[in-house]
Amino acid sequence: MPDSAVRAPQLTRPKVKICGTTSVQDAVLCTQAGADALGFIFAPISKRLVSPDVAREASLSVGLTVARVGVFLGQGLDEVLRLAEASRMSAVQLHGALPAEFVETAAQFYPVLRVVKADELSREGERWAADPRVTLMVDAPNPGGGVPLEWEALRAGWPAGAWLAGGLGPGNVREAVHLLRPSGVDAVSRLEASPGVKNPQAVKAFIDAVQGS
Ligand SMILES: O=C(O)c1ccccc1N[C@@H]1O[C@H](COP(=O)(O)O)[C@@H](O)[C@H]1O
Repeated sequence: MPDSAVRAPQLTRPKVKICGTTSVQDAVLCTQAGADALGFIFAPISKRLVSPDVAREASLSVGLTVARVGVFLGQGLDEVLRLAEASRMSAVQLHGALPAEFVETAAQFYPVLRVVKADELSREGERWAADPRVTLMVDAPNPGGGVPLEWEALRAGWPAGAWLAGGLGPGNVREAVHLLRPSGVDAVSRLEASPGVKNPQAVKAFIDAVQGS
């Protein structure tokens, strides 16, 4: 099957989400570097865990055009909605095994970035393909670990509109974008000076690489 028959080509450059924001300073830095979205991680297991107060101040410091995405793993729906509202998020990113009703209800309050593993892509792609409130993102089984996925193996079943995460950085994002044409890319590990603290040069190089892809 010709490649073009598998999916509509991604004609515009992918959106860029920089995740793991833990300070107003880094939120402003990533925004000024050209990020389309910032991730604020509320998953308790994360070494990039941010408080709602800091996330709220950062959210209100980046202006109108940057999405602020609250990242959740292992938390109940009430906690997701409470934290997203308290921190003035504009979208929620949901990890983990969740019933469709959880995602459906969250999507009644916020646009949802639904994170799936590579082997869930086909099923979840079919489930949410017709719902504009839910965007799929493929990530590694252990998010935040800086481990790239097998991009070539993902090509055949890549759903139009899906985003890509997992081990992306300035040195490999162009190749990933060329192979999969994702609608968005998301990264954290390879853009840090230390967990939760951004490396400004790496952030700028990553965004430049995507914009030049
Ligand atoms: O980064 C974390 O600590 C984290 C914890 C819990 C859920 C998601 C987390 N990060 C997400 O992981 C990917 C990218 O990670 P990497 O670039 O491979 O290190 C991204 O979606 C983050 O939102």
